[in-house]
Amino acid sequence: MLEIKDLTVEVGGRRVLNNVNLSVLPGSTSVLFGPNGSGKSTLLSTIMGLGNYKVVKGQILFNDVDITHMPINERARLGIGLMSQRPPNLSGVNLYDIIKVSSRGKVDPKNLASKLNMENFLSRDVNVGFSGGEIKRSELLQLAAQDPCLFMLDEPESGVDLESIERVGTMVHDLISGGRCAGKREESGKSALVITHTGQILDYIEADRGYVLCDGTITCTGNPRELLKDIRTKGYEECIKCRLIEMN
Ligand SMILES: Nc1ncnc2c1ncn2[C@@H]1O[C@H](COP(=O)(O)OP(=O)(O)OP(=O)(O)O)[C@@H](O)[C@H]1O
Repeated sequence: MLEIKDLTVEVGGRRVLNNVNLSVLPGSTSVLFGPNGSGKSTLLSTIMGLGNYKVVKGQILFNDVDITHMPINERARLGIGLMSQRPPNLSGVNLYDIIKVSSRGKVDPKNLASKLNMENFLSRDVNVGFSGGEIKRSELLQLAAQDPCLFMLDEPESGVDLESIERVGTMVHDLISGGRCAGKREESGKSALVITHTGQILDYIEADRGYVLCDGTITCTGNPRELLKDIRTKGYEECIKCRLIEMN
């Protein structure tokens, strides 16, 4: 479904990603780990096509289509969706309307919002004055309304309180595992690329492959739960060793 080949990206004139190779197969979930500032959000933003991210080398393929330089709206139309870590405030656009528009009128905003206890936020402008956890839930509602084929989730559990985490995790699980993708890949299930520091979201989703990004480079791949265990017990250093072992 998604294939990243030798991707090198600059942000603000600084090289942030170096020769990144990564793939997410149809119907599967990949997890991205890595220390603060290693380039995880940059990778997701570049795949989505957000501004300021300059691809200086490499390719992004989505269902065999080269989307490397495609505008963001076309990527969304192809079925790519992002739950961003720091989305903008949308003054003048309320949550009800954005859910209606994102779902092309197919979703009842009240019904959807009730799943994350967000009914009282529907009349408010998107993200304006929302707390960190409220922004996460609002972003997830918008993504659920869009219902993409590839769900990119940037730390979906961070800042979410312990009671809401159950709701968020359940919704993420249902979104990824439910239904089929529209379009020419109808036979394929939905896929996800998820960033997590704590791994809490792994209690709710089945993850197939994990990647560790250190200083803009993929240093390790493997079973996500085992990678998380190694990171917890030995730190990210171990991942760099892992790459050296693979290279020798
Ligand atoms: N517009 C920008 N101008 C300059 N540097 C930037 C810009 N955007 C991102 N960076 C830098 O790129 C690096 C990677 O940032 P990114 O947000 O991708 O990291 P991350 O791995 O997602 O970190 P975290 O785990 O803290 O969320 C950071 O050092 C950041 O300061």
